[in-house]
Amino acid sequence: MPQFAANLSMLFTEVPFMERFEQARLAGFTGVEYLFPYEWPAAELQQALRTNSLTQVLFNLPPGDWGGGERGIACLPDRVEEFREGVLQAIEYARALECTRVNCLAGLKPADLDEDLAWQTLVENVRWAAKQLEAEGITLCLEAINSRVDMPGFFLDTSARVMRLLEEVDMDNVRLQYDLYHMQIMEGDLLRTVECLLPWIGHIQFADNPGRHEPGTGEINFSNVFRELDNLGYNGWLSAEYRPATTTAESLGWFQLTS
Ligand SMILES: O=C(O)[C@H](O)C(=O)CO
Ligand SMILES: [Mg+2]
Repeated sequence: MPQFAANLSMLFTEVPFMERFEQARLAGFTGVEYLFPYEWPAAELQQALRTNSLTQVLFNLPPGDWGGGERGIACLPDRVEEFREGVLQAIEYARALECTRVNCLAGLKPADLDEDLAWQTLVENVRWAAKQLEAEGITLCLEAINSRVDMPGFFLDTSARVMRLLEEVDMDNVRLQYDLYHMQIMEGDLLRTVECLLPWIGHIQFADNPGRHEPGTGEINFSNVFRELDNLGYNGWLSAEYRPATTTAESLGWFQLTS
């Protein structure tokens, strides 16, 4: 059975961020991820991981002005220098947190930005980042995010687009981050897609749809999905990246589907 991680940006938000590590451990998680580590000293995060015997599974590269609505800068030609600085900052944190996987958010493509120029910028940025990360033994994930509900304009919004990018970049440490929630919205056909793309999948996240709440609140058959991922031999992390419908404690019934 794959290992389960808690996304601390969405789960356990009933308590302050630094207290969520302990809550994750008490709930039975062995790994954690969250959007960004950069506002906390790496040593503090490292301590929280160690105290709770948790693995830092993933975090995102700096995304630009998140509060101002940016969702990554990797496809933006006028932000290449900032992108590279962000990669170096992420490496510092990944080293301290012993994290072997980071996610690159491609960004929202402005309507007036030429598609080919955005694509070329993304390819070159990903290649540059992957080279820096390769030397550290870190995998660079690229997530396809739905552009129908949550992020209109997100540049990588299907698994096919991420696969095209992976082919062009052609580096062993660049992988697809497959989020079952986003892909249910954009594509459906979850299990067949995972089966086809398994060798290129570096990380999986989940939430039910619609609503982005816990398994059992929507249309995805999670007992089949978890069982099938196991049958397919997926041995990576499965991260719970959902907004609890009520409280986090009440949302964790899906754990029973995994034993
Ligand atoms: O929203 C998601 O699915 C992500 O995984 C993320 O990290 C950025 O929003
Ligand atoms: Mg996700």
